[in-house]
Parts: sequence; C-alpha cells; structure tokens
Amino acid sequence: MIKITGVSHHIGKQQILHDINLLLPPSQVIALIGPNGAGKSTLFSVMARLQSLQSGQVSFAVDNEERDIVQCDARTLATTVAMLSQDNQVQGRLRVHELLMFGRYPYHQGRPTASDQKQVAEIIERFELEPLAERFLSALSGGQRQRVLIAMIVCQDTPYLLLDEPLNNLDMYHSGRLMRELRELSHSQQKTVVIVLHDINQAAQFADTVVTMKDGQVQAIGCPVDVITQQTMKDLYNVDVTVLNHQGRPVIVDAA
Ligand SMILES: Nc1ncnc2c1ncn2[C@@H]1O[C@H](COP(=O)(O)OP(=O)(O)OP(=O)(O)O)[C@@H](O)[C@H]1O
Repeated sequence: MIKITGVSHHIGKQQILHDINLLLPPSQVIALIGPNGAGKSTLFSVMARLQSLQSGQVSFAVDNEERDIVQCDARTLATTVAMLSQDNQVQGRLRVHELLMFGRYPYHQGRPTASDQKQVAEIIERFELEPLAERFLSALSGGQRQRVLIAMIVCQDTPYLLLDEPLNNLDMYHSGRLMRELRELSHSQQKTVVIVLHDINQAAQFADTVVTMKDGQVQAIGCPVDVITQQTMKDLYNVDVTVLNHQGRPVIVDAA
C-alpha cells in the first residue's frame, strides 16, 4: 500500500500539485494517466524523494511497517522504491550488464556477491537482453536503452516500482512483453507497479487500477472499466472516443 496524504507541491510561485490524497493498493499494476503537464512526473519525483516533500506525507507499507519517505534513510528508501524517470541521463562506457549490476548497488554497496550476479543473470534472461549484455550503453538504440533501464530498475528488486512512461521508444512486441512482465511481477512477486502511460489502451488492458490526474489534482481512481469511459476521456483530454469492450476491459477508439 502506498499512502499519499495531503501532498501539495510548488515550483517557484506555480502550484503543481494540489492536495493529493491517494491510497494505492498493494500487488497491483496501477496506471497513472492524464494530459501533458498534469503533474504525474512531479508526483513520482516527490514520492521517490528526488524532489523534497513540501507538504503532506508519503509512506510505503513493507511487512506491516509504514516507511515514511521523509524519515527513511537513503538505503532503506533505495530498497523500498525504484523509479524510472523520463529523463534518464545514464551514459558513458558502461556495458549493459554493468549497468544492471548498478541496480543492485543498495544491496552490495560496491561489492557484488554471487547472489547479485545470479539476480542480474535472471533479469537479463527475463528481459531477453542476452544479445545486448556485453554492449556499451552508448551503442544502443533508443528502445534498447529503454529496455535496459527498465531492467536495471527491476534489478533493484524493490517492493514498489514507479515507471514514468516506460513504453517510450518500445515497439509493439516489447511494449506488450513489458506490460506482461510487470503484471507477472505484481501478481506473482507481490510488487506494486505504478506506471505513467499515455497509451490508454495499454492501461485498459493491463492495469488493475487506473488513477487519473489533471491540473495537479487526482480526478478518479478505480478499475479500468469504471474509469476509462467516454466522459472521462472527454474531461481529461478533450477527445471524443468510442469505448468498446474486449473481454471485460475497455478499448478506446478515436471517434473524431
Ligand atoms: N522545473 C520546473 N520548473 C517550472 N515548472 C515545472 C518544472 N517541472 C515541471 N514544471 C511544470 O509542472 C507541471 C507538471 O509537470 P509534470 O512534468 O509533472 O507533468 P506530467 O503530467 O508528467 O506531464 P507529461 O505527460 O507531459 O510528461 C507542468 O505545468 C510543468 O510545466
């Protein structure tokens, strides 16, 4: 469970987040959707303590304990929540497997063990990165880089993952693979995956819960079929859509 209580955030004089209150259920894929500039990335960066919390509270429940992000030490936080941001600047002459081992840093603190090696090898296999493992990051395509960065976040093996637009640059095969992997991680390893998506149909197909945000405020939370409606899409994006139903989940089609 992620508990967000009364979180507001300003940048300069501009108020970006307005009194966000959310209880996000555990062991689910939770899609966070909303128009450009709604405040999704800002909320993520506050939750992951990349920007300091200005007001309110954020806590992550782990083993019946509530870890408050302000009180957590850095190592505890790094073993609680991992975040993929939109503007990842990882560069240089690092090989893919070295970057993945970096994801294990909160555990090995610079001295990887056999268990860290095993975990990295498993993630390489799981994310079909074997052909890339020895390559330098600088020699990867945009989509390959994105897949490697996501794998690094998964190597961090935290109970909570915040992924900001992870499908950027991914082709249809890799988008579907990733969403299925995330669903598997949440359902079989009890991880809570919160994911910012602009592709509403991916949210509709794979999320257990959908949260909508606009103008720095949360508008709705619920299961896809309740939240992804013609009216919600109009309110959020000012787009007219037709909503179809496929196996109990909504599918939207631009009706313009
Ligand atoms: N460093 C900054 N300085 C000033 N304003 C900022 C800064 N970062 C973000 N903002 C503003 O905060 C608001 C929310 O931005 P944020 O990146 O959180 O939105 P978002 O929902 O993630 O959008 P997108 O879907 O386009 O990624 C926007 O109006 C943006 O212009």
